[in-house]
Amino acid sequence: MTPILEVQDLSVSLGGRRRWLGRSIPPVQAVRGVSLAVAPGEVLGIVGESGCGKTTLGRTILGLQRESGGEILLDGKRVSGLAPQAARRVRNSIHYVHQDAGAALDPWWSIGRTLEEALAIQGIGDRPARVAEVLAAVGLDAGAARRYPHELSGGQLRRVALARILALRPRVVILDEPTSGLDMSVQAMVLTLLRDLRVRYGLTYLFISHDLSVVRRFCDRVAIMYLGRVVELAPTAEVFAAPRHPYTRSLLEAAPRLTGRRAAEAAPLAGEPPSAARLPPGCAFAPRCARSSAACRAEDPALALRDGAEVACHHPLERAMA
Ligand SMILES: Nc1ncnc2c1ncn2[C@@H]1O[C@H](COP(=O)(O)OP(=O)(O)OP(=O)(O)O)[C@@H](O)[C@H]1O
Repeated sequence: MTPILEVQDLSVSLGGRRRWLGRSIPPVQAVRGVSLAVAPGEVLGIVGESGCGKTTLGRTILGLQRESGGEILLDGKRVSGLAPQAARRVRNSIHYVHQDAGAALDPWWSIGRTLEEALAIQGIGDRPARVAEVLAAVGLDAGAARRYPHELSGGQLRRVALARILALRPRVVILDEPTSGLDMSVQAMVLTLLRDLRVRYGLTYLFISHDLSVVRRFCDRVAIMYLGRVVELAPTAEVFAAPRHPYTRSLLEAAPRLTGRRAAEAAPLAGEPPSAARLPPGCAFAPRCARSSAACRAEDPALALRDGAEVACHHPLERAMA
């Protein structure tokens, strides 16, 4: 089956401008040679510590950030390198839900006006009917159209953000930390809603999160990122039952609830990640990795399929050891 979304060897450099004192700042390699393929209807989780490049990857897929190398394909067609208008047409089927749903809404506009404006920008007609349909789809009553963002709760704002995207008839939705800052019950409600919408509208999700317990419940597959690279990519159950990359295992060990251990047994990740602007040679995880060898410090391993999981490691954990 042709993937709905494919990223091939994608790289993104950020910054690197001259400072006012004349000293140049090296660019940050925010995304380094990432390859992924997402099947229609799939939920692919993108997981990793803060600063590993999750948001930059999402923004680049959306066309908000220019790639420095590689390709992005939608339905098997290249979108990188297209003229802006043509790229926008192709990319109209991908939309992004920001983690701070409230901040993305104009405080002076009613919810109805916000939704109608989103449709007007895309030249979509029959706006009142579409607004009513999407408000109902996200579980808000029609009266919500007359309300303003400050009158809504965090959970309701997330629903409005989803309604705004749904109105545009997306096929792929990039959800950036969709449950962050919500308490457990609202979190569960948002996840249930996302599941329903996925089935009802035939959506495909790219689910960016560093909340492993949410990822475990919600995603079909998971890509683990470390300093701009995907270091492990596998079905969710496989990642949680038998992590192959030492970094994945460290992430899981830092969240003991997931492995059924007691909180006292949590093993926080040792050390800080190196600066993305000054990466060490070889594997960027090697300075923090108990299994690293001279090979790790010399050569950055490529992602390769091993025993049911893709892993970028010279010394991956055996399935039985994990
Ligand atoms: N505009 C920018 N200029 C220079 N560097 C940037 C810029 N935006 C992000 N970065 C750097 O790029 C790297 C990736 O950042 P990104 O925001 O994509 O990570 P993230 O995994 O989404 O983090 P978080 O979970 O905190 O949102 C980080 O090292 C960050 O400091």
